[in-house]
Amino acid sequence: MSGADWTAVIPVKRLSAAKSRLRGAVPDAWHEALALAMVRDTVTAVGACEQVGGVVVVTDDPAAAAAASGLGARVVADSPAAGLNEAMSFGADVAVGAGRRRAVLAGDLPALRPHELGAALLSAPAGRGFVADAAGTGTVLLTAGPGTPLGPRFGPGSAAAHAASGAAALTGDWPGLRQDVDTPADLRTVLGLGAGEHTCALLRDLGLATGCGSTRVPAGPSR
Ligand SMILES: Nc1nc2c(ncn2[C@@H]2O[C@H](COP(=O)(O)OP(=O)(O)OP(=O)(O)O)[C@@H](O)[C@H]2O)c(=O)[nH]1
Ligand SMILES: C=C(OP(=O)(O)O)C(=O)O
Repeated sequence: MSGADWTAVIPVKRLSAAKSRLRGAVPDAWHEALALAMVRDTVTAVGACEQVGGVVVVTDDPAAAAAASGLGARVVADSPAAGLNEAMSFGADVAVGAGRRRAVLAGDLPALRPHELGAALLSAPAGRGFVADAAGTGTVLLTAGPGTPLGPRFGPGSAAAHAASGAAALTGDWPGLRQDVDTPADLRTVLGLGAGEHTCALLRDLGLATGCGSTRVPAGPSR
């Protein structure tokens, strides 16, 4: 099916607690701003996808909520405040409703291109589908068709867990979609792919990148 018949759901943790593995990539005072910039770029790209008719952001963070609203997303509270999978299920199955086509993405995909998400959604099955991250072990996108509960299994080894739970692996040449940012090394990769404007501008302002194709992000612990 084509058309904007998907509703995207993006969970965002409180920025003060988010992206702990990324700490050190930028001076500490800028860490939350970096996490927020990545959320802005993700929401912008998702909202620009032709297959997406609406974006719901699940968060208790006031700055992320304000930014998401400003970008046209609907914001719902992080309910039941019990972690990532619970926030995703609440957003997809309760706030949006299981009658719709739902696409759940992490909020740390600053190199995402709208056409990559569109291609992945066009290849999604009637039931559940997922896109593995660049490493092949994690998950960056989980989809559920009408009448199908989301059934998220995010966390370590989530790609295998989603496959074992019956979700179909969606494959394609989608480097921006697959590249989530957990570590400073991921951030360097994202800059090479071409980060969205907010992430790129912040790193440029900090003198860590001259453009999105060149980087001096300090090395940090790898995944
Ligand atoms: N609403 C909500 N979002 C979450 C929660 N945990 C993670 N997220 C979001 O889910 C996406 C992927 O999360 P992770 O990569 O595990 O991010 P993280 O927990 O911020 O990172 P680390 O501290 O490095 O583990 C990001 O957009 C996070 O903000 C949660 O408990 N509630
Ligand atoms: C939670 C996940 O991702 P991350 O490695 O970004 O924490 C996941 O891939 O299931």
